[in-house]
Amino acid sequence: MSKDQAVEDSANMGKLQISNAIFTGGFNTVTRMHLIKLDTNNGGGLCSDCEQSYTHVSDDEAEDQALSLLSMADDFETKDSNGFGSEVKNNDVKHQPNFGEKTRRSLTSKLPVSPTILIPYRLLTIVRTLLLGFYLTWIVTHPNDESMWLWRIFNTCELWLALSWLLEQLPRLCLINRSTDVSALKDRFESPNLQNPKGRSDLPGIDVFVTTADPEKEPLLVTANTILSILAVDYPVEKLACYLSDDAGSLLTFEALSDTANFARIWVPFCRKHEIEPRSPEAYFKQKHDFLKNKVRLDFAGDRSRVKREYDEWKVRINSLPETIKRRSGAYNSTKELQTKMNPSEMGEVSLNEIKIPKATWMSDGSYWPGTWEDPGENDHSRGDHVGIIQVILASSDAKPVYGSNKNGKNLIDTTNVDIRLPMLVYMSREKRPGYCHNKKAGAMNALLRTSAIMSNGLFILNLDCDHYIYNSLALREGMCFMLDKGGDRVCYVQFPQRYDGIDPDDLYANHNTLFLNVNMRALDGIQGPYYIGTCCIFRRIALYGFSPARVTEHHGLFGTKKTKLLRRKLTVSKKEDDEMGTQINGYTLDCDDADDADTGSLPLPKRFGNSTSLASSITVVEFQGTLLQEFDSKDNRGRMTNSLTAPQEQPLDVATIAKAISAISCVYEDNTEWGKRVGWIYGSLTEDVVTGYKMHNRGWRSVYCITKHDAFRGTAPINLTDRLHQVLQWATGSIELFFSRNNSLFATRRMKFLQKLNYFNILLYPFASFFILVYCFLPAISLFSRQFVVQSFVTLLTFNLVDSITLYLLVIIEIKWSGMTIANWWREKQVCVIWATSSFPVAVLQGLVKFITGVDISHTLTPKLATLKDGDDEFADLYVVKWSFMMIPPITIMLVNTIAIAVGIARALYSPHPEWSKLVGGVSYSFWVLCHFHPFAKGLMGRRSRALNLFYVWSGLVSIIVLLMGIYITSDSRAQNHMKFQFP
Ligand SMILES: O=c1ccn([C@@H]2O[C@H](COP(=O)(O)OP(=O)(O)O[C@H]3O[C@H](CO)[C@@H](O)[C@H](O)[C@H]3O)[C@@H](O)[C@H]2O)c(=O)[nH]1
Ligand SMILES: [Mn+2]
Repeated sequence: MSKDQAVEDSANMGKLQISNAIFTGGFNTVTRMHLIKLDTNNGGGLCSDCEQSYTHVSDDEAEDQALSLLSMADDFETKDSNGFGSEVKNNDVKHQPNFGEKTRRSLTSKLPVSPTILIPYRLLTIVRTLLLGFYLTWIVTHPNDESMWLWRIFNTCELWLALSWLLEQLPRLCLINRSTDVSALKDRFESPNLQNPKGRSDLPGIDVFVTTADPEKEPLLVTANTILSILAVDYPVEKLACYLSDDAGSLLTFEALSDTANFARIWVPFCRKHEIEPRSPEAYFKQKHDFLKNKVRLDFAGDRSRVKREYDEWKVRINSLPETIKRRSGAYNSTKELQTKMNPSEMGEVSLNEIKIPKATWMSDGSYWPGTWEDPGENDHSRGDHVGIIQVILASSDAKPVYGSNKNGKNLIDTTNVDIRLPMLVYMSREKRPGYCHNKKAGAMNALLRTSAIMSNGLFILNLDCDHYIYNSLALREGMCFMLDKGGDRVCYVQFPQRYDGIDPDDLYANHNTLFLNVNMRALDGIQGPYYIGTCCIFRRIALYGFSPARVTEHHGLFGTKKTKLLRRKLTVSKKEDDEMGTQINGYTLDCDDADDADTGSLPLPKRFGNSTSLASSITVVEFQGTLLQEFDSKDNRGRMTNSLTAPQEQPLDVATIAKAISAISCVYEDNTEWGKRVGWIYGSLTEDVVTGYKMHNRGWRSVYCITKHDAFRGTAPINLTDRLHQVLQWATGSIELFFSRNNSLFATRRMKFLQKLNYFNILLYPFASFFILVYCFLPAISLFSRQFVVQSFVTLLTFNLVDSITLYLLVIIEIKWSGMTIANWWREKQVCVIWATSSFPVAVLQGLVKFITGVDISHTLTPKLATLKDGDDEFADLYVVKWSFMMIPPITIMLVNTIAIAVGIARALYSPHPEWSKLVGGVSYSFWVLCHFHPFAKGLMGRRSRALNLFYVWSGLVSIIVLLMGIYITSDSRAQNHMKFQFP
């Protein structure tokens, strides 16, 4: 096909056709477009469909309508859009904000915590700090001559525990409460006014990123439900784009997604019509309460049951997809084989038996799937080696609502007066090649960042893991309140708490993380903001590009004050000298004052898209009625072009745009450009999330924590012990790696607030410091066996502990008052803190050291996800599944050693003529206290006995004996060592 023809074809192609085309390509790979002969009724690839059509298989890709788009992309020039952004720029005199009474309302409010809570809380903190101070000075100045070793170890542990408590406590003193006003947001951005008579939404564009990595470990149904909840979210349809990144490059995920888009045509209007919550069908239909409550429309019950039936059918289709594809591919492959054997001329001299036909995976229209094939032996079709793939499954829509029609043969439910448009939906699988590190989730996120920059360029980005769905359809609006409010332009991200469905009522392994999510994260909000925890987070795009926050300067009149003039001059300078960035429009300036930022400000694209006329690097931020419209233009002198893009709805989504996008989604591309060093998600750590957030705080941004009455998002969590241990291990290994990594920026803090910095140190240091907890757990047993006491006086220890516990519990009671945590949550967190410290954390430290010394990478394992919750008795059957892990050895050892120590201590005291009761009581109560912390662990192990359990006991038995002997040897002072006779009673 000639180039001219291709261009002509593409010119004729409307949006509809774009969504029927799969684009493939990569860094040095030819860009191709394959038109799918799509039968919408059989979008999911039904069997009947393939059985009818497999005889028409084309011989090779030459017959496909594949176009080489490479040359076209070369010709492609960014047209100056007449969109929103430029309009504002040219006519900014006319568009002076004209906020009425309504629009002046604040979008968020920061409520101080009531003094009746805050004052006693602060006082108690001071009291406990003093108390700990006195106690520590007492134990330090009163050495226990009887057992110097025990005393020293005990001192160190107590010192650390006190310090770590203090570090955790400090941020909690700056508590604040936040709330949002979604109706004020609507008034300001979506109600008719002079400039906007139709009340067209002025809300900014949001791109939603969902990552998947494995259609088997991450069930398709879970991912599909996440997508449905996004498509049905309450946000202007034309401003929303949803991208699914598939790191498996699997046809399963691809077909599941297009089938999801088909079901969305029923589901989304239904949600809008009856204001359904939550908008994930699985979660919605599982709700136990009376679904008719608060529903006013008469046709609700009928609509619900019709949609439910349709959902169940769709579910069956999704669940049978693996089988469908397997059968289809089998049929195609055997036809292909037959054809080859019938035409031996093509094969030359090769004998028939030697011909090897690849076991390809076939799409429903009878062509090869460009991604991963089931037979992993094929080059260019395995997980780590395939082209990049993009398909726009649903094209972006116009700003005008499209209303549905009456119920009829085609329409499942009556949708008159219901907007039936769907947001843009894109399937994406980045190019992967052997020898290039794909950087796991961080790599996927960055590929999404680049793809979306070209295709929709939403000002904001929501990041969701595939198993986290939108639980409250107003969530995006709540996030926008923070971003668009006064001062919001210093906010780099809005983090929402990570909540879960389907956790056992006892929350045995503290999956709810209440202490972290309801107390610590909220406390940080009072300083510079919460951590980014990897999911449920809305970002400001420019913050991800490595810019510093805008320095907002008031606009004083039109041609105004000196201040404005000063900024104007700066603008002129930056246009001339490309090493300085910063420009100013409408009284707002975006200042990128350091070299680091200036370097990363551009979104690099391959050279072939560049043109070498412009020199200055500049970023323009235009403010319009509180909405930021950004425009990236020009390029720097290194030939990397930045995008010239405007607001999402103005972006033409045509063949050339997608062709441009596809070359930037390769892991090869990453290795050859600046990406990964400074822009986007930070690579090279298992906790890329915390580091990514850290970098932003370091540049002076603040983040915001958004806890709402109804959870904004919900996900699934590992509910069995082994999975949970592995998850914690992964998190801890990430922290350790960070400390050892050569180019970590942890020590080069610039604009971060001191308390915030201290806090990052605390959490990242935690796995190391947990060593003290591990030691602490062995102390009482050693003490009991050696008949030595940790401190000089039992009475002082007991007295201190009593007073200390009282202050601690008072503090906790106040915390419970403001955080929504319960006493059970708190106690569970205390317990698992000790369990992690003795299991996952030491292993993480070991792994980190191994990596530091040998350079061997630690593999990221996907956290297992439950397919769907089962009803009835076996809902939590998974809770007691125990898989062996060597992380379990230390906790088991601690439990055994302490149990034996208690028994031996008691027996010995009973038979001894001079029982030292205070030592016994001290040792036993301290031992028992340790044991209490391991209760959830023991329960997790004993719940369902399995053969693996016996193995534990043998192992831990052996280890306990060794630990005991060593402990006794170390702790026995010189007197005891002289006559090493330990007699058991
Ligand atoms: O090569 C990969 C590996 C993972 N993922 C995706 O990353 C997400 C998180 O992975 P998961 O195995 O579910 O990790 P969790 O332990 O559940 O994740 C928590 O901890 C991670 C590390 O701190 C964060 O990145 C996550 O967002 C946070 O939910 C999932 O959507 C995966 O599909 C990819 O896209 N590509
Ligand atoms: Mn997860």
